[in-house]
Amino acid sequence: MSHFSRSGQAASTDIDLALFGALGDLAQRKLFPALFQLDREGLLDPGTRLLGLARQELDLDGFKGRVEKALTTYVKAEELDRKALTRFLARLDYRQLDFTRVEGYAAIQEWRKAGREAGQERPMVVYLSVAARIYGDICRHLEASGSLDDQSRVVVEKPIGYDLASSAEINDAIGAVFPESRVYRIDHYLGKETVQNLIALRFANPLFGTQWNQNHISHVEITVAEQVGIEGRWGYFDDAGQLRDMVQNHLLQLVCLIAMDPPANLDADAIRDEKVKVLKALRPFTDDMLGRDVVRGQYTAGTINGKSVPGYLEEEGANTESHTESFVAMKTGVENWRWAGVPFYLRTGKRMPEKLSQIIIHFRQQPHYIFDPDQRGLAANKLVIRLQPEEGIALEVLTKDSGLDKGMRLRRGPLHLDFNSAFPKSRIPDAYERLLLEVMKGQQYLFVRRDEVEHAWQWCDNLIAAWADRDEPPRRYPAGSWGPVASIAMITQDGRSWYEDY
Ligand SMILES: NC(=O)C1=CN([C@@H]2O[C@H](COP(=O)(O)OP(=O)(O)OC[C@H]3O[C@@H](n4cnc5c(N)ncnc54)[C@H](OP(=O)(O)O)[C@@H]3O)[C@@H](O)[C@H]2O)C=CC1
Ligand SMILES: O=C1O[C@H](COP(=O)(O)O)[C@@H](O)[C@H](O)[C@H]1O
Repeated sequence: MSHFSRSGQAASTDIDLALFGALGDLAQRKLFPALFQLDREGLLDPGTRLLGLARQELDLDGFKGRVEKALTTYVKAEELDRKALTRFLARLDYRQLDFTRVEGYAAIQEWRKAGREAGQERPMVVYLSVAARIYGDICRHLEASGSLDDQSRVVVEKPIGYDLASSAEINDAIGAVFPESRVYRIDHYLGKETVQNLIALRFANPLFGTQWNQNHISHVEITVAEQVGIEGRWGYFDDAGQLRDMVQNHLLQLVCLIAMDPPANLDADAIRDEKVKVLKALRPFTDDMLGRDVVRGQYTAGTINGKSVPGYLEEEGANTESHTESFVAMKTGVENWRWAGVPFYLRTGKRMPEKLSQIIIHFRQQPHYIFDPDQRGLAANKLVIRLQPEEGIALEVLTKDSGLDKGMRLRRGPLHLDFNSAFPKSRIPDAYERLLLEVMKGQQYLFVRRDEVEHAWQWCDNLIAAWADRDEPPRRYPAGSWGPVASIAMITQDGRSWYEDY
């Protein structure tokens, strides 16, 4: 089923989930905790079974022990109730497998057969929590071993490839086995509650629907700041850099959701068609824009929360010559009627002072201003959409400052919707919970279609090629700062600044 359930009613989650890379970082830190939470919330069908696949030789008790340890580490103690844990662990099975060799794949068939013999016929979801370079091998071996049927779905992680060419090769290999309607490409930002709320905010509220264009919006700002550094992932990150790791996927998806035209309905392809139009309309970078509109940075040693942290080139496993960027800021635009002349300022970096992801929609000023000239700088509404750490939406409005002696002084204040305090009873689920649930239900609207990935790569490839021609080292910024000074200058040259209040 590809249709979004408007009522939120559950489609069936009765599936067999085969998880490749079940002992890896993502599986242990995110996927098992998310699956456990779904089970705890009563959202997993009683019949749903989970098969862990990895290289290590482990018996089932050993595997369950590893999963329990991961849950104890990554799920809040008060949420780890024993009854739910016992039920969850009972769903697990484990097989050792070298994913690149077809020989062992019969084990998956046997696991499926055992389910069928118990009278349980259900679709299989194959989750590839491994490096993308072996997605093709796994898909081929699954097919060759007869493990798949015409209901089987595959979930793949980002990044898909390193550039357009490598991504096309990987997508071809997946597509040779799974039709696009059964491929679920994860971008975990699409599973974040506030990101989904963008769709509700924009398309359910006439207030915003009428204002959402270049007549009313002066500029858009997106910041995705991370406090963490490379976290032992030097090998992967140094080949990628922040543009490939964060902009190609997460930030461009946010741009799409902000900039897209209203879809005709909430079907996956209606939404994805509109996102693709945005990606096609992104302004490409030309050489003369590089010095002015793009800043690459790399952190040096510094202090975060009073603790010293090493520079990028001193991280574990570092190559001291590396010019890979851990920060990027850019000014771009969406070249269409809705957004003509509206700059989109994006910045994302590692080792910043705090973890903070937010989108600011800056509305234009009134055409004629009648208040205190000294307060003119205040005079524009802003919509602040906070993705993390807390999720919420605030509309900055101007009101009269209260008090007899204030005259018609203006005061800026938020009309605030903090999801945690507005809806205190509802726990905000982790992005992976939402995404896993949608895969199980067979709903694709939160997943990235092949042409989205490829248009995003095309745009990034163009920038990467221009960088390569220039061959300039990234600018340095101390860990614990908001990036190179040049990234501040990039926006102030337009008479604007990065948003700081909330
Ligand atoms: N970790 C994260 O936060 C994020 C990860 N991702 C993506 O998720 C995917 C998984 O990442 P991550 O969990 O970090 O990676 P890991 O390397 O931690 O996990 C991969 C797992 O797969 C196993 N594996 C690899 N090759 C084989 C093979 N040939 N046969 C059997 N087992 C194999 C590894 O075993 P062994 O250890 O024995 O090699 C390891 O347990 C990647 O595509 C990554 O880009 C995306 C966003 C964030
Ligand atoms: O995909 C990735 O995302 C994380 C940041 O995710 P968040 O949900 O914590 O904002 C990033 O650290 C990692 O490098 C990247 O691969």
